[in-house]
Amino acid sequence: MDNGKGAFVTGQYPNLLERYGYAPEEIEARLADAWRRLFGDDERTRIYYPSGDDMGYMLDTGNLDVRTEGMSYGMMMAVQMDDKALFDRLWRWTWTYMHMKDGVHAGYFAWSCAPDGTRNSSGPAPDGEEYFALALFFASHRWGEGEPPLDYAAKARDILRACLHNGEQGPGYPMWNRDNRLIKFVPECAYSDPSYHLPHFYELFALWADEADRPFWREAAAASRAYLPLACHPETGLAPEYAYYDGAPNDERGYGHFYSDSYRVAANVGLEAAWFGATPWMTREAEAILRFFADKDPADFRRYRIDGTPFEEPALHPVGLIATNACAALAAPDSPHAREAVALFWRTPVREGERRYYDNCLYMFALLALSGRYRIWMPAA
Ligand SMILES: O[C@@H]1[C@@H](O)[C@H](O[C@@H]2CO[C@@H](O[C@@H]3CO[C@@H](O[C@@H]4CO[C@@H](O)[C@H](O)[C@H]4O)[C@H](O)[C@H]3O)[C@H](O)[C@H]2O)OC[C@H]1O
Repeated sequence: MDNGKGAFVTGQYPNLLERYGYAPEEIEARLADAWRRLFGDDERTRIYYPSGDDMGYMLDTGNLDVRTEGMSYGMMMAVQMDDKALFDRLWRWTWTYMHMKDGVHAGYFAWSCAPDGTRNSSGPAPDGEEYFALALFFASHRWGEGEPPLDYAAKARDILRACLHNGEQGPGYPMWNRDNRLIKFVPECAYSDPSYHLPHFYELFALWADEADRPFWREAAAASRAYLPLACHPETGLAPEYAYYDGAPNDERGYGHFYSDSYRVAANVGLEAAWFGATPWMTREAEAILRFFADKDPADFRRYRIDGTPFEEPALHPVGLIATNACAALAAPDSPHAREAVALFWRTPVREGERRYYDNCLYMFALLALSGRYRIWMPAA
């Protein structure tokens, strides 16, 4: 399906694991096993907790809070795995406790709550809103619309409307800079987080958001595709956690280096390649990341300057980094280091212990993407 501006939904998704020689039944078993470990009752690995009769939340086990990031990730995983009951539980929790109905951030979601639903902050984090919106569109296309708040597509459009128009008729701020079309780190700031840039999502928002906003989403996809090469180091491929609008690292708050947030850039490039094909820059970017990590011992992953200089500080989420590096292979499947990055991921189990939440989210996404199970769900014909 052509969206009129270049992105082409083929309905075909590469199963890179199979192409690299892993047996289909082992891939299916690995998916089922990871799903059970994250969403079942294994206390060592779980990141999902049911709550009451019809709700549930994803726990950031390292910070003991519930984040829009994790809730939206859980919903995206649930729709990909065709688990409507889980999706609805997560969305009801999100709607009940995180959605802000008034105030300067009306229409957005409080980025962090306690597991009992108490808000830790009344600020949003835009990566949550963009994942909520696409997960809700996919849910609508897979399962149809329900009664509010399960009127998925209507809710997705409401979220995207707030993201672009908050502040136009009163106090508030859009999540995208309306002039340069770049996503912001938080609505009230004037810089970005490279790992929030999801041009492959914006192509789909351009199909399904309010009609008047569709041109903006198309332009946002182009703007993000132009931004990422500015933010990623040309030799190492590494991106900082936060970056200015010209792509330069923003270290004002100590987030100007390659660390936890940044890992997602490789996963995003890999998924975009799986959905819409890789541009030459995406392939170069993936190759650079794969090359940079090819001689690094995962037991000694660190925080790095984007030029590759290591800090003393170890990586907080090494399993997550293994997972996102493996995803890069989707944009550069013939790169000399791609198979080994995927093999390392395949040898790595889901993470146990206190810090497992972020790693295991990235792990599940990698498994879905590498097995061709992370898909675009189009509206029923
Ligand atoms: O008043 C506002 C604050 O509300 C505003 O809060 C920021 C909201 O976004 C937060 O970013 C989320 C958390 O970090 C990222 O992922 C983490 C990566 O490291 C892992 O260890 C961790 O488990 C992950 O959750 C998420 O992608 C973001 O959604 C940010 O941390 C808050 O500071 O800040 C500006 C104030 O003016």
